[in-house]
Amino acid sequence: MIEIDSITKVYGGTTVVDAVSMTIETGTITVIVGTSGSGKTTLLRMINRLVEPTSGSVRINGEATSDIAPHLLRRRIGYAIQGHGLFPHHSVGRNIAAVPRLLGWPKDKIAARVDELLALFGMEPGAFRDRFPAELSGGQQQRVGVARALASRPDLLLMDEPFGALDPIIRARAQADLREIHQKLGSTIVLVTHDMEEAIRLADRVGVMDGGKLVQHGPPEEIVARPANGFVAEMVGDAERPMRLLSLIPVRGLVEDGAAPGEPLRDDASLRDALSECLWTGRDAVPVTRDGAVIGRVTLNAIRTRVGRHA
Ligand SMILES: Nc1ncnc2c1ncn2[C@@H]1O[C@H](COP(=O)(O)OP(=O)(O)OP(=O)(O)O)[C@@H](O)[C@H]1O
Repeated sequence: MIEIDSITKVYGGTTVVDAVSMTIETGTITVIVGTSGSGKTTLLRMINRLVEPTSGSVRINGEATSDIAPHLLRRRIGYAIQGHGLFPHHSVGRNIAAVPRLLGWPKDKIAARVDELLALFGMEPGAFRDRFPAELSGGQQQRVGVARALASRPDLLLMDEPFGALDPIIRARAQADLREIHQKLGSTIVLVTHDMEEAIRLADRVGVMDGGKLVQHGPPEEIVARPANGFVAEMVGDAERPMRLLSLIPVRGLVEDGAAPGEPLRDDASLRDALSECLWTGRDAVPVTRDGAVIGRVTLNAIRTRVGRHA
């Protein structure tokens, strides 16, 4: 668990992070979202002491970061940034191995870890480990950047706009990969972005920053359904709210008894999928399956009522 307690950063009389407190549960993805200059990067960098807080504290599993030497702290915390920050003259393998080497891991353990991570990120180790960053696509460089940040199995991974340089299609893939890898590894991730869509898609908890303050912190559904103020509502995009909400709610919560015609949906599909299916095929209900067996249906009416509760 990470406990951020009233952390503040003042630069030359200007408070850029203003008494932010939040608790981050182990194994979750927290996304800090806000406009440019709202203090997101500064907040993130105070967690690994790349920036020293003016006041306030951070505890990781009960241990105050101020009690750990910054260089040791940064070996324990993975850090991935936009543009990947790969060493251009080092091979992919050597880039990924950077922190394990610093930690003095034995060579065979490092080699095994490099290959394991490449495979995890869908990059054939034999084909990629000896290449140089310039010989990779943008998406592959981004994956190597994240693999490097994960190499020493850090308890915590900090990511600053890791997908900022990717085009929208690769970006969606990269986000899906991150969620999958997170599920496999179970690491705690804090990610900074200015893109609310990305925040909603990735986060277990979203923290919204405005003018150095944390103005709302909660699950994506809560941010979308009950924005704390006009700024959050604007970031979420008022017009998009019903659809965003639907994309966050699985069909399984609205399944009712009864039959419906046509192709079924799995119970982990979203209500947005169910709505598209209804509108696209002109049906007013869709059958729902779990483990291959039909368990009921979800109706257009039920979806409408569910959205109406938040309208
Ligand atoms: N080293 C520094 N010295 C003085 N001011 C700084 C320093 N670093 C950041 N700032 C200021 O602090 C404010 C917050 O910066 P920060 O980088 O944390 O914002 P951000 O929300 O991450 O923005 P962006 O999305 O543009 O990266 C900005 O006004 C910035 O100019």
